[in-house]
Amino acid sequence: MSRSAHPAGPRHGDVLPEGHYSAPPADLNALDEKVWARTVERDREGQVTVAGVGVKALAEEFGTPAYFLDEADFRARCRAWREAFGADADVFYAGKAFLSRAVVRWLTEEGLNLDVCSGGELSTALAGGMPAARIAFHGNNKSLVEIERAVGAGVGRIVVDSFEEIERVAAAARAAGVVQGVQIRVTVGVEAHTHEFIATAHEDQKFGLSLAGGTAAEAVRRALAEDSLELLGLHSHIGSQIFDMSGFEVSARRVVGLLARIRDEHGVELPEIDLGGGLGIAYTSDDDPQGPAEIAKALREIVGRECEVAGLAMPRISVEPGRAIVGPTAFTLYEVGTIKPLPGLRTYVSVDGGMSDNIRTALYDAEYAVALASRASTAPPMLARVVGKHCESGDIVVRDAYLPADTAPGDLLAVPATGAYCRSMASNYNHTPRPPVVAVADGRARTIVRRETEEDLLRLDVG
Ligand SMILES: Cc1ncc(COP(=O)(O)O)c(C=O)c1O
Ligand SMILES: N[C@@H](CCCC[NH3+])C(=O)O
Repeated sequence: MSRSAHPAGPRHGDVLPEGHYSAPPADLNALDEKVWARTVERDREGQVTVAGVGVKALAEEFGTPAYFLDEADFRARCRAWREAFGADADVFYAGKAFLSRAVVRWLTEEGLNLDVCSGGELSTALAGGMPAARIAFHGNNKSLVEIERAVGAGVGRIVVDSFEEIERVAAAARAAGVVQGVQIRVTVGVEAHTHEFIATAHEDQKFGLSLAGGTAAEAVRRALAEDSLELLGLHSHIGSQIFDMSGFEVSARRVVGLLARIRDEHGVELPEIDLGGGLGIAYTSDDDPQGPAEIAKALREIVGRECEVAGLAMPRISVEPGRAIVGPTAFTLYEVGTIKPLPGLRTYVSVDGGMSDNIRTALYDAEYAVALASRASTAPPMLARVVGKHCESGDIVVRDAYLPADTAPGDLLAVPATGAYCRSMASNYNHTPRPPVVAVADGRARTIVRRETEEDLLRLDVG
């Protein structure tokens, strides 16, 4: 729900900070297709289903909280990105959003490449069968062990992020007797319109080498001087959950500008540019993201135009969507435990998960929708806050939500668009075992990441 001012304001006697809440939706049972995975709908009894499987059966078989992922939707989004960018471009799925071996298999089958940013993600990528040549390795402080493993595995691209790393990757490649493909992560000086914690291309932050400050150009010089490195291109990632294409336009223009300067200074035309990920998705009905076709068209046009002006051949473009592929494909299912009406304020609805399975609300003030999922209801809307079971008052899943006033303990609530950065950022806070991820397709559900157990947690406790 947006917290922008809404003329209709709150109803049902709630006293609220002025201009803070949208009006309740006209139909609390409606599932806006913008925020729900494609096969999600209500059945005739009013229960939410995904790929034909009802949430009550899912909760019974897999427990709650749990993430349910619509596999057909995931694959369709992969295909849409692939088709939009075409054969002369590459789509690298950003594994940080959510990665498992099954996901890697789907990506491989659907013709996507993979961006990893840790040894753990690399292991999962390789275990899932992603050809190493289709992997790009990121990170602002890769360890020597990670670099050696990536080089040893034959990873196609290492995106170097510092002067030290140019030397480290060059040394690892020399030692392995290979020439390693690299790109240079460039800070293009764009202020992306998103939460400051997830903006990554303004000057004052840890990622990348500065275009304006000259360190990117110096990194190019150093990389070109290393015989064991093949400098393939430049990389820019401006941030995450971005709707406004203008940041990408500025970024593309500046990256192409640097390509031209490299040609002028070194006499080489680098063949690739990667414009990163960061495309926003709809968390609530108020969000209007662009589709991959529009994005591909816009990026191609900008890069094409800039290259023409600079007299450069069109480089191979790549992008790294994470959230835009997996985010909308999953919802988290919770069971309501307690209901606490605070007269004049709102009703606190406590569920059996919380900030351990979705830290995004606490960390970024993220907004989510929520629906009563185990049944439909004709009760009037009640202003609610969906909270978790952790020992923090900031343990909020959905800050402002309208739920039917008859929502009760035992009901199942579903929070959509939790496919990205929820399971991958989940924690064991309060010694909470992390929830499973269950893929649902064609009327069948199967666990792809199992639920942690208390035994799993105790296994690490060797004191
Ligand atoms: C280098 C890089 N590429 C891709 C992504 C994926 O971003 P998103 O999931 O917002 O598409 C990120 C995360 O922001 C990133 O740091
Ligand atoms: N984890 C963030 C985005 C940062 C992605 C990695 N650079 C989120 O949930 O929105």
